[in-house]
Formats: sequence, C-alpha cells, structure tokens
Amino acid sequence: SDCLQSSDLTRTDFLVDTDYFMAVAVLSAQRSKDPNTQVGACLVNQDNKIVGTGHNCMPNDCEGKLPWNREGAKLDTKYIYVCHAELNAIVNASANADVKGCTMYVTLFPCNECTKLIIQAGLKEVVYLCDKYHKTPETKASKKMLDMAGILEYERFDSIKSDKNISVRCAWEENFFYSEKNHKLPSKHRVHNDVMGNSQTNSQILPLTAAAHLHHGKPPPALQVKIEQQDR
Ligand SMILES: Nc1nc(=O)n([C@H]2C[C@H](O)[C@@H](COP(=O)(O)O)O2)cc1CO
Repeated sequence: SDCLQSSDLTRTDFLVDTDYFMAVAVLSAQRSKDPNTQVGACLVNQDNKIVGTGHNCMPNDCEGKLPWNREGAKLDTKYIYVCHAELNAIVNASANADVKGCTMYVTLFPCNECTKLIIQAGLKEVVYLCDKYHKTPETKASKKMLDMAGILEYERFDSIKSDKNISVRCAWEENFFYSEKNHKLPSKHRVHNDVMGNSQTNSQILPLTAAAHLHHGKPPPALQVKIEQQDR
C-alpha cells in the first residue's frame, strides 16, 4: 500500500542520539541567568531517554536576591550559592526515573562537588563539551575521583564520531572543538556571550544556532523560524 515505506525512503540525515542529547544540554544552558557562564546538562538513562535537564541557577525562590558577582567577599559572590547544572539535572529527574546507570551530557566539565554527586548517584558516564577550567584544582579533583570510581567514564563530546556537524567553537581553547565544516554565520547571528561563558569575543556562535546547525548546516524547522525572525 501507499503507507508502506520502502527502505529507499528511509531518512538517513536524522539527528543521532548523542548529538541530540548534547544539543539539549546546550539549549538548557540558555536558560541560565548567570551573566558570565551558562551551563546546561541533560541526563539520559540506559534506554536512551532523557530523565532530567538542568542549568546553573540560584536556589528556588532565591533567584534575583543573590549576587552573580565573580569577585569580592565570599558571601558576595555567586559561587557559594549557585546550583550547578549537573546538580539540577539530577534533582530535576522525573520522580519515577532511576538516575542509576545514567549518562550526564554537560556543556562544562563537572566540578568536584558535582562529581561527588554524580558518583554517589550511580551515574555511569559523563560526556562533556568544554573543559575551560581544566587547570583548576576542582577539575583535577573531579578527574581523579572519576578515574578512581572505575565504572564511571568521562569523554569529550565528539560529534565527528557520529558524523555530524556541530558549530560550537571555544575561543579560549584553540582547536578545542569545532565541526569539520565550521559554519560561519552572519554577524547578527553571533552573540557576545556563549554557552561556556566567554563574553570577550564575538567569534563565538550562539549555542542555539549551534544546535540548529547540527547537521549539514540545515537548521531543523522549529529553530529555523527563530533565525528567520532575527533576519527581519
Ligand atoms: N560544571 C559546572 N557547572 C556549572 O553549572 N557551573 C556554574 C557555576 C557558575 O554559575 C558558573 C561558573 O562561573 P564562572 O566562574 O565561569 O563565572 O557555572 C560551573 C561549572 C564548572 O565546574
């Protein structure tokens, strides 16, 4: 019948799971109100289902009442208050979801505190996009614990592996991560503040646009609408 699809008609340029999950993390980061660094996380279970997402934010009901400062007296900085994206992805997990065995897709390498949480919650893998704080004791401690924790692996997200193009560039770490075909967007599509928080350069590409350009530079329809609106 007409309804039957021959194998010739099977769509081949679909978004592969790993790119989709990282794109959701990238999109989640856009919800962050942190003016400097926006982080997103996407928690995926062993059935390849998303069980939770998160972004860095102040605790419930504290948003707007706490500082986003990076410097100053400890009590006046964001660091002692902010809930990291990874923590939120875990606590946001659906009530009936088992986080044990899950994979954490996160746009920035987890800190030592989140790593403890990740290990104790029984996650099995961390896939990260950016490692801009790799020189800090926090990140070093994270890697030390992840290595010790054995079954828990961490790997840098690599969309080349899955044959897709993702246009996320990190200016602070040359050649860190970019697609084979690095889509150069018109300047109006660029922003001064990217998902990983580098606000110094406008060579950064809007993460949402990055998500839109996951494959062959063709944004999926929903995101294309957004870009067209910007064009007007
Ligand atoms: N893995 C992470 N997940 C996160 O959600 N964060 C958050 C905490 C802060 O809101 C922000 C980092 O601020 P800054 O030092 O880059 O201005 O990102 C930070 C890290 C880094 O370990």
